Amino acid sequence: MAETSSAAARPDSPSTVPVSTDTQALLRPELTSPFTEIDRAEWARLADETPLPLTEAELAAFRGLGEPLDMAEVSEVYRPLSRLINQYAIGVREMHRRTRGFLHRDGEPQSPFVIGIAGSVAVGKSTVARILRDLLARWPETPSVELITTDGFLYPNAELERRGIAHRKGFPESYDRRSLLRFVTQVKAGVAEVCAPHYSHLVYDIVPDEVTVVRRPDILIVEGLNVLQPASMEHPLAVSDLFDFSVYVDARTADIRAWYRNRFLKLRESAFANPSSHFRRFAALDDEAAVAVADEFWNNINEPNLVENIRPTRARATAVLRKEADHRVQKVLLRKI
Ligand SMILES: Nc1ncnc2c1ncn2[C@@H]1O[C@H](COP(=O)(O)OP(=O)(O)O)[C@@H](O)[C@H]1O
Ligand SMILES: CC(C)(COP(=O)(O)O)[C@@H](O)C(=O)NCCC(=O)O
Repeated sequence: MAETSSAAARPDSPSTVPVSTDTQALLRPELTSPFTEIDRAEWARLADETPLPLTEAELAAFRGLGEPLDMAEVSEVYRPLSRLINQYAIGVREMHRRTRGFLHRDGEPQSPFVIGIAGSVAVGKSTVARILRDLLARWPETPSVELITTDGFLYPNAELERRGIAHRKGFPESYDRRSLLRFVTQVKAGVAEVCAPHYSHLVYDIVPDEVTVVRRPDILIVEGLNVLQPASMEHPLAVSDLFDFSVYVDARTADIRAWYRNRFLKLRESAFANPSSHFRRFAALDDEAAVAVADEFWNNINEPNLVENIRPTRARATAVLRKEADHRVQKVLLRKI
């Protein structure tokens, strides 16, 4: 006859057994974390012997507004990262080749290696994405690297208004996730030309007649706030399911808030001063008034999105780059293999 006694009736049931020393050892954070932590000095030593033939002008082209990116940062942080991703790309390509051989489909097109880059508004994702695009294209196995940003898949402002979510630009529901998924699926399937819509920060909307065309790259980088969101009942396949490698750009909330504020002050003198800018009304604000507007955007949109949607996806990344207040990466967290 089956035993029916409850757990409470059994003094040796799993919930009442004292934690043994062995089990306690298993609960140590370094054993339970999915990441291996590598500090900057150790990470920098992993840089390959390969030269870094970057010019000052190229470096300037990577730099986002307000980011003090220098040669040391590229060399010590991004060079080892590009080498590691290169190793992943070679490994995945070999695995695909073997799979095609197994299926007797050797003639089928090579699928690109897809990288996701996630993180908050103003954390510096675009800079990381531009550096990686350049450095990865220097490896002989992957000369063609394309970069797209997910803002092109935001619903146009009129559609956001129709849905009543105009104040939630950047939140997961403000994107046409099916179109983004279709786009990456087509690139992965080797379709000759795939078009991504274009978003303009200047006009703060999708530009109807402009597209980014992606033509069978070796590597596709997909950069955006929410690219690491997991699948859900409503969206059973997420774009993150198609990534071969992903990077989460991380920093303290207080630091990112300060970066956002400083960038807003700088944009006031540059982009906002353009008569076509959606934000031109902010160009004439004095510092105090501009900071108040930036803080309002930050407090009502960008910080809630970071806390509720973006940061919870950090643990899903292959690598986390942890930036300090001076924008420098001081720690790299790498997913344990
Ligand atoms: N209102 C704006 N006008 C012009 N450019 C902007 C504006 N807001 C952001 N940008 C630029 O858009 C790019 C993406 O910004 P963002 O989404 O905050 O990502 P990140 O700072 O992580 O790269 C950055 O290069 C930034 O300088
Ligand atoms: C366009 C963005 C949603 C970022 O899109 P992404 O390419 O990361 O998907 C963001 O940069 C933005 O403009 N957010 C609106 C709130 C604000 O301007 O601060």
